[in-house]
Amino acid sequence: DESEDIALKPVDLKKDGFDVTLQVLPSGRGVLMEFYAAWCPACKHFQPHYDKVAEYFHGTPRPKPEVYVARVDCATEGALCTLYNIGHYPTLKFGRPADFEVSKGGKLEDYSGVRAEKEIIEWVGKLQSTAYDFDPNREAQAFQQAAPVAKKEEDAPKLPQRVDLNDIESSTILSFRYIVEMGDGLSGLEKRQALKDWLDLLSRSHPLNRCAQGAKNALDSLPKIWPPDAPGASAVALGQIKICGDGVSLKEWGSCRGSRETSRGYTCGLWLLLHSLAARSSPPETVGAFWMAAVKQFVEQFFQCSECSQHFGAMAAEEAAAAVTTKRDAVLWAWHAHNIVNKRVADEEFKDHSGDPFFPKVQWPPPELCPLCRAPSVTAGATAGKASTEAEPEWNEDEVYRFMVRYYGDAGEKAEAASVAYFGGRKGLSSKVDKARRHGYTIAKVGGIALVALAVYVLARSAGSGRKGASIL
Ligand SMILES: Cc1cc2nc3c(=O)[nH]c(=O)nc-3n(C[C@H](O)[C@H](O)[C@H](O)COP(=O)(O)OP(=O)(O)OC[C@H]3O[C@@H](n4cnc5c(N)ncnc54)[C@H](O)[C@@H]3O)c2cc1C
Repeated sequence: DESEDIALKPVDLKKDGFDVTLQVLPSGRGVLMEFYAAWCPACKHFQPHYDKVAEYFHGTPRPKPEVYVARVDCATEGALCTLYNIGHYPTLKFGRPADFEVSKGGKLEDYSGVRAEKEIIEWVGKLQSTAYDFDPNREAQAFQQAAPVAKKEEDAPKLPQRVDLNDIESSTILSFRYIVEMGDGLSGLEKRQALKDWLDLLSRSHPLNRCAQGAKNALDSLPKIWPPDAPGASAVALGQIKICGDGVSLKEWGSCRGSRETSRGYTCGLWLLLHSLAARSSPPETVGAFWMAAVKQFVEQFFQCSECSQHFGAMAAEEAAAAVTTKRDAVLWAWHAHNIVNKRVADEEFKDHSGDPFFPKVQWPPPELCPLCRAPSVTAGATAGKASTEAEPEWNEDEVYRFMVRYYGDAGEKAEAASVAYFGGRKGLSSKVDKARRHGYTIAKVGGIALVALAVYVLARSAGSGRKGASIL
């Protein structure tokens, strides 16, 4: 029964997050908005029809991401409904995201036809200059045949409240497997250094003890498996290493599970791993440079999506990345870089309809997860020198940092305090890492430069292209 499939339904918007949600949509996307009231009987009658409209545009197997279907409950969101002059319920309005900025002169189209899905879809089609041939029987059949993974209410995506450790483990195992599978490609000093630093980072900051221990074992045996003067690694010996311990195998994806077999998965888990490593690193004053150098090398040398690695490499080569010194720098840099990727991928997915309709790319964290992270009026100091683009909400970075540490850092098994003080007690840092760290120190003395560089970066990199992560597996 499709009506159980809540993920396909209209998106519920509240005042908190309304503007941001529309701002991060691609500017050419059409937005169909229902203003209703939960108590209103006419609205209740209309609801199944409006759900069908949402299914038609959001749903599998033929999602039409050019239209975003949402709604506002005027019973609780009175201010929004006043802003849009809603005189009766349900009211349907349509426009581009910018048209919803009525205070800036935005104008919306009003629907005055029959309250039935076919007519509404045709009306939207006229406004979009697209002939949508809605056939209720065919759509119903298509939904059944497509049998999306998330079908029942209990399977529908929910916003996880903290990072999914199983997904982190699976992506750790996969990332190591992909390294081993490079075979003869696993040669040269740069790759050896990248592998050494990556294992080092995992051993210190991985949220699961068994993966941290597996990485430590691999690191200790590296001189035998890949002596510094040998041209390459012994793939056979590397392949025998169990990075997360014996008997641990890949699990089904949890929070990284897509609505289709081919979407999400590994790249999603890899992001979770990178964020967790940043949020669990120590000591906080200096570890950022190590995280940055190790992650940069890992992505350049071992992340086999060439465009992803290229884009990431370009971001990591910017001044803002060189300024990463502390744990806070690393956590915020990773968060910000990920949001830049989210924006780029959202634009791509909009163009080629390739996204997972259940998981549209958003500027993260959404207000539902962290209401304080988005500041309607941020204090001057918090965003000094930071550019604000249309796609980038105003952030309160202190709150974002707190949230990131809670979401990614506190979920692990190993308490942060127990992790070895990296730069305090141990020698043997790679020259690259050492260099990055020294550089980080230098830059850190010049207060504020990091934020300015970040602003320049945002402006310079607001456009680009890349391959979909989903196709990497
Ligand atoms: C290093 C790297 C670079 C990539 N570069 C590209 C590229 O150039 N082009 C391309 O098409 N694909 C790229 N990808 C893949 C792409 O980013 C997604 O991983 C993929 O599209 C799957 O998306 P998803 O919906 O699972 O969410 P993902 O973007 O993978 O995010 C996974 C989870 O992380 C959380 N999250 C989202 N945003 C943030 C944030 N800002 N900070 C912290 N947590 C967040 C959310 O819980 C989300 O579900 C890259 C992946 C990685 C790991």
